[in-house]
Amino acid sequence: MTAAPIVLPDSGDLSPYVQRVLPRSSGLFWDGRWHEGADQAIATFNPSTGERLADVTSAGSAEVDAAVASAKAAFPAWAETPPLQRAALLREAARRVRLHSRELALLDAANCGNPVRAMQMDAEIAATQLDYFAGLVLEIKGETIPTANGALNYTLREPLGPVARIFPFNHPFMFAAGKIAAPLAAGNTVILKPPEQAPLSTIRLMEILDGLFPPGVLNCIAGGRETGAALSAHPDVAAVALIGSVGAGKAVLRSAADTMKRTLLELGGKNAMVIYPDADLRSAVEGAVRGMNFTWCGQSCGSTSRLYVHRSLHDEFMQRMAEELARKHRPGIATHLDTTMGALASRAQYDRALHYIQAGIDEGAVLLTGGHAARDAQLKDGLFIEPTIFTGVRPDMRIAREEIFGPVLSVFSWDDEDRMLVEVNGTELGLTASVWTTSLNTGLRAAKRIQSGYVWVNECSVHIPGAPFGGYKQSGVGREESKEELLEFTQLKNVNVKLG
Ligand SMILES: NC(=O)C1=CN([C@@H]2O[C@H](COP(=O)(O)OP(=O)(O)OC[C@H]3O[C@@H](n4cnc5c(N)ncnc54)[C@H](O)[C@@H]3O)[C@@H](O)[C@H]2O)C=CC1
Ligand SMILES: O=Cc1ccc(S(=O)(=O)O)cc1
Repeated sequence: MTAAPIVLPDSGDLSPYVQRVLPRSSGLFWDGRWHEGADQAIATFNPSTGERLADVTSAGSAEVDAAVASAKAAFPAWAETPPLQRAALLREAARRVRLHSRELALLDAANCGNPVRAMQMDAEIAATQLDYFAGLVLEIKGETIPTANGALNYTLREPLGPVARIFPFNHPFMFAAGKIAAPLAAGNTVILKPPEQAPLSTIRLMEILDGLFPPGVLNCIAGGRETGAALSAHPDVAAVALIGSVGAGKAVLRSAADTMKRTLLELGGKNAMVIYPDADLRSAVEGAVRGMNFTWCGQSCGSTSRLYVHRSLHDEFMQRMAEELARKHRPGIATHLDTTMGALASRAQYDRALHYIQAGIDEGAVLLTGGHAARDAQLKDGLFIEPTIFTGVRPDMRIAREEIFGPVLSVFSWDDEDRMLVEVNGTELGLTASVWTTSLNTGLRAAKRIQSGYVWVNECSVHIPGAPFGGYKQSGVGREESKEELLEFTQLKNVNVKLG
């Protein structure tokens, strides 16, 4: 049985409730129990206020070894557990997530700086992913292959073993809860490694799910880059699934090479949105603001952070966009239910975004709006930056080429489609893209020519359950949020039976 959820108000400032929703446990859970770590603690903060929230135990190599050993020991029995029984446990996990969604959202808002109302959506998405993969367990199946001699030839899909799930700070809870679903559904055991900046909702998740899965099936070790690296290199970890930066993805690939482990990498983006001259202006302007994910300060791999507006619309479009942005997003304390744009997750993220804003100014881009930290006296202790739009951006500028992962949009004006598409594709990243046009032909042509793993036409930002999400080029390896994610955590066995 889980404890009853903490009741929270439907409106107003939830800051007074933060202390009540903090997890009570350490960051280390394996073999069905909590552990004390010998290694150092990580201090974790509220980016809206600078307040220290809690210290979390970080896993050193002894703790990594113990968690992996626990996941390895639990693997054979979990792999043999009937698929519908595994699915039932995942559905119960989804039920518990929904039951506690509001306190989990508050915890994330306090710990990572994203607005609490948006984080309630994250909890719902995570529960949907748990249900979705629970519904797919009977799809983990093979094929029969015709043979020349009448032999029975068939394939089986078998789980891999212990899977490490390493993820970043921008949607901590959604990743923690949603990303256990596919590997567990497929019969693998899991070790979660939450982000060092915002580990608290993952720890609370482990409290909420405590006792649900057999010991060793779901484990958690808090820690930073070293803990992630130790997991990636561990010989008994069968697969590493990382959501993170391109640099971390390369490091994981290198360490995975030694033991030939499976990798699933969801990495960065420098995603383009293209506005064609025949676009419906009102919805395109709304989409351009939404696609940048200012709600979480642009800290999203899928944000459309490069906006290509046709020259014939440019001035009117940008004026309307500045108005729409001002109407929708102003930085505010993340734990207030009216807040529509939160704080940057950490001092490093904040400094990085301000650094890129300065680079944009220095390299001659034109500041349309924002361009500095928030000046509201109520926000003085937090990591707030005004939503920022640069126009007149040239392809050679740093703000045109590098992933900022902050509330900074770079706008380009175009009139030659071929040249514009060359620029859109002129990056090593290729995660998402968004195209706005009222012509079906134009939309399909652009979708075909843009080198990204996920293309929206007259839409942006939304993730569609069941639709494969993942990157072209250096934006990643493999696909998530779909049947493909489930199959990433299986290996094919072929059996040939000579008959007669
Ligand atoms: N494609 C996608 O679905 C998403 C990608 N991201 C990407 O994540 C990045 C932002 O997060 P950051 O915290 O800056 O990323 P990061 O790569 O520094 O950290 C992400 C996670 O990986 C761990 N980590 C870091 N270095 C590692 C290593 N060498 N070995 C193993 N684990 C390691 C961290 O401890 C953290 O848990 C951005 O580049 C963003 O685009 C973020 C969200 C979604
Ligand atoms: O629905 C899943 C989902 C939503 C957003 C993101 S991100 O903001 O692009 O990281 C990832 C997954």
